[in-house]
Amino acid sequence: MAPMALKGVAAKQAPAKGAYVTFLAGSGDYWKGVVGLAKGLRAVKSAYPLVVAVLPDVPDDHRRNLLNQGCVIREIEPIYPPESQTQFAMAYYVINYSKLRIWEFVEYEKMVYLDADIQVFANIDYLFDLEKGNFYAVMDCFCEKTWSHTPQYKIGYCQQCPDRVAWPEHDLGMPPPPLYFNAGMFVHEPSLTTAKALLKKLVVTDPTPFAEQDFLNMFFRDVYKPISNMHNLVLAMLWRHSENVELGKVKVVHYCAAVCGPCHPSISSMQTLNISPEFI
Ligand SMILES: O=c1ccn([C@@H]2O[C@H](COP(=O)(O)OP(=O)(O)O[C@H]3O[C@H](CO)[C@H](O)[C@H](O)[C@H]3O)[C@@H](O)[C@H]2O)c(=O)[nH]1
Ligand SMILES: O[C@H]1[C@H](O)[C@@H](O)[C@H](O)[C@@H](O)[C@H]1O
Repeated sequence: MAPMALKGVAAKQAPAKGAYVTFLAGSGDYWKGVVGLAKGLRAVKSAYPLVVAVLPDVPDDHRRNLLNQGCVIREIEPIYPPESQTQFAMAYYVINYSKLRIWEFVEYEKMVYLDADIQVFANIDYLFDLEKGNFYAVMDCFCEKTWSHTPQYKIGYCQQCPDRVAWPEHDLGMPPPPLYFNAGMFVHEPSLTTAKALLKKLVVTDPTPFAEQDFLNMFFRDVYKPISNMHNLVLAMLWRHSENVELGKVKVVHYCAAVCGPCHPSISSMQTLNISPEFI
């Protein structure tokens, strides 16, 4: 893979303690999700700003709408795998490699990344106080059809309930896969050194179906610390592992579920699920 050169963004002053960050590409409806996120963070009285990492193809009027919501707009350069290799990643996820640019935001010490199809229902500012040096995110579920390309799905193994169908270590001759997080929400520390290392590694890594999510899982494997699923409740957890969900404690919901037809559904699933209007 040949990502574009890293644009050094040196922090001129001491970095601010933290900010939320999301990623926006294209002229579709995802900007509405960012508006919802900005309103959600305001509603829960977050003390930190929301930075939007935008690709050049985000239209001016969408950017204006986000500025009007108090967002900080940061344009980033796209990161594309070579066309000859994009078939290895799911087509609609290829653009998400550009998310890696948020490690360049060194004007902040720590950031909480949230996808635009996420909504925050309670204050999570305490995540900025987590111990440094780790990568924090919520463990994913392997039970949905989006996982059908994986051995986990074919075997019926899910890290959410590792005893339901045990990993056939003996038959396969390999241990269960390492813990795997959903990359729709995570806590990271921007650093130009890490940003460079990410791009360097990406150049020698073939794209895979879940694109940057697979890549980040591989890159941060040794420093990954799972946090409670109340910080990124992937909807499928409700019907696949309801025993692992304490609904009353959920603070952040991730509307990434195929509940409304053939299109990639995230924003429309927020609408279909009738998320209360003050949050959209
Ligand atoms: O056209 C697009 C596509 C994506 N996005 C941004 O990228 C995020 C991730 O895309 P999806 O919401 O479509 O991804 P999912 O939530 O379905 O999938 C999960 O897997 C992906 C694999 O690439 C990412 O890791 C993503 O963060 C993770 O939640 C969006 O929320 C949005 O912030 C856009 O702005 N425009
Ligand atoms: O488990 C999730 C879920 O299936 C999402 O729909 C998919 O987009 C994610 O990347 C995956 O990790």
